[in-house]
Amino acid sequence: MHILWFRRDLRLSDNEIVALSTADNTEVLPCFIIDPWFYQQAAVGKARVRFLFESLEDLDNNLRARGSQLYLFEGSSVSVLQKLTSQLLQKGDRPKLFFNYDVQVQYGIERDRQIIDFYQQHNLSYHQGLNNFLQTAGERTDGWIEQYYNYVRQPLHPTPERINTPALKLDIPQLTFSQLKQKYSQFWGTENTYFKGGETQAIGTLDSFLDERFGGYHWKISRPWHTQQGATSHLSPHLAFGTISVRQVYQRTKERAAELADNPKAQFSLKAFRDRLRWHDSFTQRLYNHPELFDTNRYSEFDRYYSPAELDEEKQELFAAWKEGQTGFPLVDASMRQLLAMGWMNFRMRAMCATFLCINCGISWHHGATHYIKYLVDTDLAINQWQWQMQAGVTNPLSDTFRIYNPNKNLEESGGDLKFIYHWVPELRGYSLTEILDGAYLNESPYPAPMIDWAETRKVNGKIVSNLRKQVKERLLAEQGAELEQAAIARETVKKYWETRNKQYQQFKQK
Ligand SMILES: Cc1cc2nc3c(=O)[nH]c(=O)nc-3n(C[C@H](O)[C@H](O)[C@H](O)COP(=O)(O)OP(=O)(O)OC[C@H]3O[C@@H](n4cnc5c(N)ncnc54)[C@H](O)[C@@H]3O)c2cc1C
Repeated sequence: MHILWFRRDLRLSDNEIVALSTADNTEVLPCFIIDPWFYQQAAVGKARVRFLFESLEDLDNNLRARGSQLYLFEGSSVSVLQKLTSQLLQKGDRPKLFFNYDVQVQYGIERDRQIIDFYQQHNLSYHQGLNNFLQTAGERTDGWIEQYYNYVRQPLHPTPERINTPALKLDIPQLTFSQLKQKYSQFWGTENTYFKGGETQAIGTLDSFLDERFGGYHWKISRPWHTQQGATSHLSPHLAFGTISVRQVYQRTKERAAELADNPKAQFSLKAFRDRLRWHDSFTQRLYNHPELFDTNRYSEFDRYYSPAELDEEKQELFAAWKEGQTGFPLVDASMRQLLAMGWMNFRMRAMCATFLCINCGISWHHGATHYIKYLVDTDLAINQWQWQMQAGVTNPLSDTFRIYNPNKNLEESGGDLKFIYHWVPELRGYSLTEILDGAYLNESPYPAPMIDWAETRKVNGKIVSNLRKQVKERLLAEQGAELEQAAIARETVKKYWETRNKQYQQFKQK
């Protein structure tokens, strides 16, 4: 008997462990473990859990269409798998466990280690597959990019037509889907769901992006209203839960680009999109090699400035206003309200709200990252934590500058985004862009006045972060060690990306 343990790889297509465990009509027990520990965490967002449950239900439907089903167990993953394996052993079976690498921190790493230990102690086989591209041996090596492209260009793993799952009586706490809905009703009861989970939905989302929505991706990507309407793929929750693989998305995008070979705009947009798929796996690789980055500053010089310590009263007030979208900066507030309602923001708004919190409000990235984890449907610890460190100015210390977004300037430059403001900040409806920027609504509308002086906080706190970056740079240069090498590679990678991208943009404009 093969045990097929799903985690954040909730699909049947292009899934290594599905293809391997079901080959030759071997008996397979597909399962997912509802671990109550997880659902008690303060940072577990409702929209995200609902997305997960929908994905499980869709997976169960797709398995049933192939003569199988998803066993939903409940309990700690380690004890459920130990019990399951022991019961199969008692029945005279020697089960083999199939599970994909799931890039996690503490709890997940320890969970997988204990399960592997258990299998080794009982002399049983297990197979760990790749959910997306990952170098699993040692530190990330130089050839990462070539290996990534090798992987995403290889043929997809086949999807089984039939799956041989016998009816089994097991003495392990199990849930049906209706019990799951009842027991975890606080998650199912979520209103306003903008993203629906499941492999079927993921394929539909990719189809609609490539058929209708991707036009102008490269310039609409930073515009909050366009992106809310679907100018970017909206695949992030699907990639986070593995209801579709990066490789499937990459290959379908390449096919679409081939169909549109004589359309330079489409080529440029689709290339920009494919680059981001690579970033997804590249961030995963970083957390896999350095799980400590989840809550530790990349450079210890920042420890005295950025820490998860409790906020003082004044900062707590700023933090609460930021979370609720009440800062008095319309673009920040619209975005933060969008996060609470939709569980999603575009890249630029995530970055802008992050710098606003870390630099202008002087609040550590740890706090902001936890708020995002709670509310994003697409929470991906690998991307989220590193992006927060980046936006806080912690990373890439060899570069002399780091970006601090100016929310009002951003709004001014993209006049069309007024729709975004009116949608999420109805208090400002009826005011023109100039009136909003001039604060004509103050004393007339319930919308609050700016809670901080943006220019002053940028100057004061920006200087603190700049000085810390200088200290890191000086230390790295003095040490001349591996850290300097890594920082130099990071700087070169970013520089090269933007040079190539700008070159491609110029070529595309001339066509
Ligand atoms: C502070 C901060 C936190 C973030 N947290 C997350 C997170 O928890 N989960 C998450 O998926 N993305 C995160 N991002 C990256 C990015 O904002 C989202 O991936 C993107 O907005 C998702 O929308 P989309 O699927 O329509 O993206 P598209 O533009 O259609 O991109 C396609 C896919 O590429 C990947 N991708 C896109 N941008 C990036 C990026 N900058 N870095 C790495 N991968 C990228 C994502 O998987 C995305 O789904 C964060 C960005 C910032 C600045």
